[in-house]
Amino acid sequence: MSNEKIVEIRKLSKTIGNKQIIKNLNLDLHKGEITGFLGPNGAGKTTTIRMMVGLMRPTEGDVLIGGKSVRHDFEASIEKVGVIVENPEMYKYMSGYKNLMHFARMHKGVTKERIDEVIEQVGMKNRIKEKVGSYSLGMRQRLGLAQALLNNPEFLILDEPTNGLDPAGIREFRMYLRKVARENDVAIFVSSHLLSEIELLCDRIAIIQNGELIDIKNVNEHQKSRYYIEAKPAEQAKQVLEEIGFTVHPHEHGYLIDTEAEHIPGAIKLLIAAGIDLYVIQPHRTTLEDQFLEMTGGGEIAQAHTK
Ligand SMILES: Nc1ncnc2c1ncn2[C@@H]1O[C@H](COP(=O)(O)OP(=O)(O)OP(=O)(O)O)[C@@H](O)[C@H]1O
Repeated sequence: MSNEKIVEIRKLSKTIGNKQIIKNLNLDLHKGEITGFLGPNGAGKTTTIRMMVGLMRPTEGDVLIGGKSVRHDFEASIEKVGVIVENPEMYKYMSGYKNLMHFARMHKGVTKERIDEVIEQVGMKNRIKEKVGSYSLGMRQRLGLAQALLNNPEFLILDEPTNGLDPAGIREFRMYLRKVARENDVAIFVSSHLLSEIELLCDRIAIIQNGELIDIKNVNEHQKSRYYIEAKPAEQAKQVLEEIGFTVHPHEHGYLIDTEAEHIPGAIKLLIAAGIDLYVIQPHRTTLEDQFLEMTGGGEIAQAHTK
């Protein structure tokens, strides 16, 4: 994995009528890395992706792919991009192989060897001669992936790729995506409104809300150390904890603090010295979901979860 920067989204904005749909979006994508683009319905994911592939003109800003501007040098910028839309269009009455042959004709220089290579890569060798109509949704998604890989892209975009897949299907798809990111050294950008899904698929997550990028985080970063404390009088406990530099978040009947285990004994001593009664102090596992709810204020992603 080279980690080379392949996509640069720079100050991207879109206004339609008097509504600013995308607000000054900045984001880099690197080869070999899967970045999730997470946000509730209507947050602006599709609009951003449409601008990234030249289907919509930005009001301001630009996207550079391999250093080439989508606005000013479209043909060159799009050359190394593979796109998979929600439900890839396939000819159901033709075999998977014939479908790939058909799509291969749309690109310059895709050889028969390349077709065999992508079939191998997405694990479709045994079923590729069968009609697409007989494939499961998961297999169709993998065929879509194979199709997007035909022209050796350096950057792959997937818009809500796992819509309709069951958890096992999502897991399987993730395995192939990771393999592709690693083996082909491509940057992959996956949009979704489902946190649980994005968390399973991606190395990094960019979170969009109301057209604004509100956070970018590495997926394993969320396992930071947190403690839950219940003490009385609560307000006074909070003061003591803040005085020694902790950031204190109200939670259930007490507070959460972000800290490492080694700082806990010191905090307990200070609380007790201040005459505070300590009822509970315990490690608190934060999930990415907790953090997301904290950041977005809750409602919208919970709604997305039940969709
Ligand atoms: N052509 C348009 N005219 C006016 N408003 C639009 C247009 N296209 C999109 N919007 C608005 O822009 C916002 C972002 O839409 P977008 O489709 O990009 O969101 P999304 O994050 O992809 O959501 P979803 O997952 O529902 O597709 C929405 O409020 C939508 O109503």
